[in-house]
Amino acid sequence: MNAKILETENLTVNFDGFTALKQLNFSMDAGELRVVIGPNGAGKTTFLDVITGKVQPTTGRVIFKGKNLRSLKEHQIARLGIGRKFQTPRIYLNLTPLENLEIASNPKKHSFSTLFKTPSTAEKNSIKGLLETIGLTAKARVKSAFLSHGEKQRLEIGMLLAQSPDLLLVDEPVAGLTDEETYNIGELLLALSQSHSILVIEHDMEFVRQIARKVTVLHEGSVLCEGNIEEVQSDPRVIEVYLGQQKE
Ligand SMILES: Nc1ncnc2c1ncn2[C@@H]1O[C@H](COP(=O)(O)OP(=O)(O)OP(=O)(O)O)[C@@H](O)[C@H]1O
Repeated sequence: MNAKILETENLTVNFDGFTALKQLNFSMDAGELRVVIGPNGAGKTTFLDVITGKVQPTTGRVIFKGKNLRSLKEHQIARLGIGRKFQTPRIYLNLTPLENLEIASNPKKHSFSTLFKTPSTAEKNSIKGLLETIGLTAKARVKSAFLSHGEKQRLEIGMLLAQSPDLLLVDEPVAGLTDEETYNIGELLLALSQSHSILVIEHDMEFVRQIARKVTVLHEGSVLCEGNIEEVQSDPRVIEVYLGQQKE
């Protein structure tokens, strides 16, 4: 039994001579909530891109649940159980949260006929549960275009959950959110971490302090250091490359 949900070995990504990831070694246990931070250009987004198959590694490998992901396509990796939440919510604005979740829960959602299928009782219950989890029960039947930015973010997290991924990748979930919405997203991720493996990329240090267990700091495509938030924040290398930069 492999207790690691995600590992990378000497992962390197070159873009036309520019090295975005450099011999990156990373590992994360099943059930862990991991936060990855790092200054602009550290390689955080490329890291997610290479895990999800959007970008292929130049050398090295990504191992998910013990399986090498090399040469798998994005949809195959998603089907293996990796769900990604992008920075900007990708929800259907003209549909309600309830309808968005129904579509996300339907494994045959791309088939035209199933778009009009009535959900079963079990599906309805699980969608009801999801709406409660993401705090949108009261707005279940409101057009999603009228949701706040934070509510849209929570809805998209709900849509990811509807696909029951083993690993959730969450890219800067609180960019542009109010303090209250940021706090709500933090509480949601903490609640989800009881039953999911979650990797969050984030810039907002207040938010990182709210949710962080173990933090990985990326710098110039490699791991600079890892530890709990206090260890990371007091590491002189981190202060120099990242936190020092923010204080200016
Ligand atoms: N397709 C690409 N072609 C060339 N260079 C790229 C490409 N994608 C990313 N890069 C470069 O790789 C480096 C790492 O970018 P990446 O977006 O992964 O960093 P990041 O840590 O997510 O930064 P930010 O916090 O600003 O989003 C940057 O210097 C970026 O310009």
